[in-house]
Amino acid sequence: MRTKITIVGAGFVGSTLAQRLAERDYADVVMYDIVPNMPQGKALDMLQAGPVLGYDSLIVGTNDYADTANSDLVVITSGFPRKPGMSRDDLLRKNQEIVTQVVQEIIKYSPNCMLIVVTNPLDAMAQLAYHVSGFPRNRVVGMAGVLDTARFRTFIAQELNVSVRDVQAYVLGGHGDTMVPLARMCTVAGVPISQLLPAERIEQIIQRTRDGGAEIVNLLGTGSAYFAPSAAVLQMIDSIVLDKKMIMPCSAYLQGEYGIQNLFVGVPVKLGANGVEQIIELELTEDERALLQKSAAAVQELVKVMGI
Ligand SMILES: NC(=O)C1=CN([C@@H]2O[C@H](COP(=O)(O)OP(=O)(O)OC[C@H]3O[C@@H](n4cnc5c(N)ncnc54)[C@H](O)[C@@H]3O)[C@@H](O)[C@H]2O)C=CC1
Ligand SMILES: O=C([O-])CC(=O)C(=O)O
Repeated sequence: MRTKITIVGAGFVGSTLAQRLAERDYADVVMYDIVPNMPQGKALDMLQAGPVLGYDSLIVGTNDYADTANSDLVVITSGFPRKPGMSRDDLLRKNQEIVTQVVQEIIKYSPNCMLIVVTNPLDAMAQLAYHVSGFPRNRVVGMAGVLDTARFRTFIAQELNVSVRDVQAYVLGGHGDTMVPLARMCTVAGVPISQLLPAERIEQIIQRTRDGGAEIVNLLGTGSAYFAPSAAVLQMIDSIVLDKKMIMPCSAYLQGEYGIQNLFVGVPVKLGANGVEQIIELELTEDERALLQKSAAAVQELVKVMGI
């Protein structure tokens, strides 16, 4: 049996992810959306790219949750993207309603699935999905850190004119204005960036990373990023489906790790066949710890507003 992956929300992130997954050719994909006929149309279009690109992935578009039954993995991308001038947190109320309803439906048909949450505000929506599903914490994870880290790596590689593959970095914390790019742990082919760039330039790159989503929202005028976000989700799915046990920053439910209780916040995790198999506790400096606490407090505020 091939792995079955459902993507809820066949919008920009969802449909780009579906195409990327089809090209991997290790899973069958169901795209669900409330808009009549739209996911069916996109699925058919993708299916017809199979003979050209050489994949056999079955891609189904639907407006019926029954078609998502027995999914191994479900990615939630349904919800509103922000507009220029908005923060991700401004999406809280509207997307809370959508994610609640989506998770209720999904768990009816796929009670044993793994949930990857993408909808913003990310950490709060992951917390909501965890709450509504009642799943154990290893089966609910949010995508943010891989994307934020990819942005950080892109900017460093551009600055130093080196391959992005040589740049390693971590961005922790919530996926919002308080995210925590860890400059101290950023290396280029093993060399700390503090030895390669002046402190003020690193600070500018950190700020551009924090504003990375907004920079694209402003350029697009309508909608938000989706090429890099879908690539980031794909890497997480690769690690889970292929049991690669890669360590990457994701939003995970913390129960005392990093001194944070009962909250989804971005930290390095090991992703494998059992989902979040381990939370990696990096040794942080006092300053880094304080920034992470501040970021967690911002997520906690949103959780309070949701009343869960
Ligand atoms: N975690 C992250 O790093 C990122 C998060 N996002 C977030 O992902 C979400 C989706 O972004 P896009 O795909 O660009 O938006 P989009 O507007 O292109 O797609 C959203 C889709 O959700 C569907 N939808 C709305 N209510 C629904 C419901 N009740 N059930 C099923 N489908 C429903 C809409 O019909 C639409 O097709 C946004 O909230 C955005 O902020 C986007 C990029 C990165
Ligand atoms: O900026 C947004 O609203 C979408 C997102 O989360 C990102 O691209 O990081």
